[in-house]
Amino acid sequence: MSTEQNNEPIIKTGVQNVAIGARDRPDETVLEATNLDVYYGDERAIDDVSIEIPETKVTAMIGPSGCGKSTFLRSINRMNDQIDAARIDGDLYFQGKNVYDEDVDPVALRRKIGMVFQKPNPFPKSIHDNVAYGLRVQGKDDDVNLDEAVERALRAAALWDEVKDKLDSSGLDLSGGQQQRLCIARAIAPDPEVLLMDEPASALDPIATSKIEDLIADLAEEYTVVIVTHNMQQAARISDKTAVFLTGGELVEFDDTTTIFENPDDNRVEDYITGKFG
Ligand SMILES: Nc1ncnc2c1ncn2[C@@H]1O[C@H](COP(=O)(O)OP(=O)(O)OP(=O)(O)O)[C@@H](O)[C@H]1O
Repeated sequence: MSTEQNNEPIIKTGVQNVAIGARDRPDETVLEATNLDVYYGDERAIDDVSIEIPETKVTAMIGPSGCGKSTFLRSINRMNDQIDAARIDGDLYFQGKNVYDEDVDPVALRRKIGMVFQKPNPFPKSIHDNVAYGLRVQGKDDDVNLDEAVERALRAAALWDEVKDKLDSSGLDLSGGQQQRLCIARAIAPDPEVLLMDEPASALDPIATSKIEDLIADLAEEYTVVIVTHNMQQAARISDKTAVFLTGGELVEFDDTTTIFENPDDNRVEDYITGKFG
C-alpha cells in the first residue's frame, strides 16, 4: 500500500524542529553536480548524477552499501584525486566554479570544503595543535590570533568546556566522541563554507552520537553540511534534504527530507526506506 493512500509517514522526521532562523532562508545552491560519473578503472561507481545542494542546510546521502555515497562525497572536495584508479566525467561546481578546473588548488579547496570521517582521526599532537593545524598551513600563525581561532573552533564544535584546561594534552587521550568533535573543530578552524561528513557518528556510542547530531544542527546555521549516513532515522532527524542513491551509483530521488521519508515519488525509495532491501 502506498504511503499516499494511508497517509502514514514511513519514518517521522525531525526537521521541523530546526527550520528556524538562518535555515528559513530560500535555498541558494552552493554545490552543483551535472551529469557526474565517477569510475574506478572501468567500473562506474557514480552514474550520471545531477544535484543542487543548498547552502546552510543539512543534506543527507543515504542508500545501500556500495551505492557510491562516499565516492560522491569525496568527489566534492577532490579527495578521490588521491585514489589512482579514480577518474571523473561531468562537472562539479562549488559556488559556481568547477572544482576540476586546472586552476583549482585541491588543498585550498579542502580548506573551503572540509571533511570529517567515520573514524575520528586526530593527529598525534596536542588538542590545541590539532585545531591550529589548518590555520598554520594557511600561514595564520600569529600566536594571539591562533589561540583565539582555536578557542572559537573548539566552542563551535561544542568541545571547549571539556578541554579548555588541558589544551596541551594529546588529542589521542580524548574519548571517541570528543575526538570526533576535535576533528570537527579542526575542519572548521580554517572557516570553511561546507563540511562533508562521512558517517561521522557510526563509530560512536548513543550519547556521543546524540551530541554530534545536536552539533550538526548548530553547525548548519553557519555551514553547509553534507552527511553520508547508514542510519535512516538519523537522516530523518537531522537533515533538511535527502538524496537517495541506489546500487550502481544512480541518484534516484532528491527532495526535502519530509517528502523522502513520508511520501517518496519513487517506489524503489519507499522499498529501501521500509527495509525491503539494502
Ligand atoms: N578506492 C577504490 N578503488 C576501487 N573501487 C572502489 C574504491 N572505493 C570504492 N570503490 C567501489 O565503488 C563503489 C562505491 O563505493 P562507495 O564506498 O562509494 O559506496 P558507499 O555507498 O559509500 O558504501 P558504504 O555504505 O558501504 O560505505 C563500490 O563498488 C566500491 O567497491
